[in-house]
Amino acid sequence: PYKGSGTASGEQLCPPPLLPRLWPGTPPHTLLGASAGCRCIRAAAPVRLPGSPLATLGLCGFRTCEPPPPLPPPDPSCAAVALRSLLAADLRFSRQLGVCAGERSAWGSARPLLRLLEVSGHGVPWLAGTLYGLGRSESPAGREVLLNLLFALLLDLVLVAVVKGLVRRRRPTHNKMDMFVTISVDKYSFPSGHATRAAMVCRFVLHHLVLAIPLRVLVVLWAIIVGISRVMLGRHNVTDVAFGFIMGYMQYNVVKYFWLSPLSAPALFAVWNQ
Ligand SMILES: CC(C)=CCC/C(C)=C/COP(=O)(O)O
Repeated sequence: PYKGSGTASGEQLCPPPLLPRLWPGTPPHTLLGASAGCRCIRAAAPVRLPGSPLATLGLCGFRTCEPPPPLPPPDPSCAAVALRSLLAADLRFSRQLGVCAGERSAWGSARPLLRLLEVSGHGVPWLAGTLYGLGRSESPAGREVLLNLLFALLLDLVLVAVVKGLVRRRRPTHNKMDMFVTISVDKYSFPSGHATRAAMVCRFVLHHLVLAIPLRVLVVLWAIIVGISRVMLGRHNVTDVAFGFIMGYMQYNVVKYFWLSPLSAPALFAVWNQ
């Protein structure tokens, strides 16, 4: 490879010099054979073509290759601008709603109550309660429901961990990381695991437990309040909770689709019934 003439800054390795210009009058930098980013910086003396009084053969004496100019920044699309505005509004609004983020916050005195709600939607009590119920249950129908609830809770933990690990959205800066039993991905906030669990458990309970209307209303209210309390505690932004509700709602469809029963999973139930 040929190193350029050394006269221009930002030189790079260049193709060989002395590339011919085949017709008269062509500016030196458009010499035949010029490659992208390279230009002739000094033409050699023209050589008259034998047999033709007018035509000359242009030769390039020195070529230089300059780094290509930087690409202009990509045009922000409408969707990107809308997403950025939504996220900015989300951060602002969530900060305003984080009225129990600390003891000294505007509604700091309500923080202990909201932390109790936090425990009510946490994975540990739900898993422990379901396992305890499974151990105590004597009816096959009850065991089937509890086994599926266990499957639903484990599925929820896995899916939330996967999405949190992929999205890696940090928790709001005003959040105090004093949560009850967390795993590594719980440093991320999207989606809210409490919201997914609350929405999924709410649908599960409404479908599989025979409850009086006031109790059914209470279950729905509990799920909604658990979600709202995540923002008030400063644990999450509004979009984390909104997406969590949607995700939890859809997770129940997966549980329903793969419902475990003595027919669909005979081996599992045979082991259990021994
Ligand atoms: C350790 C176990 C079994 C569950 C973790 C539950 C937990 C801490 C979820 C995080 O919820 P948010 O995303 O709503 O803060």
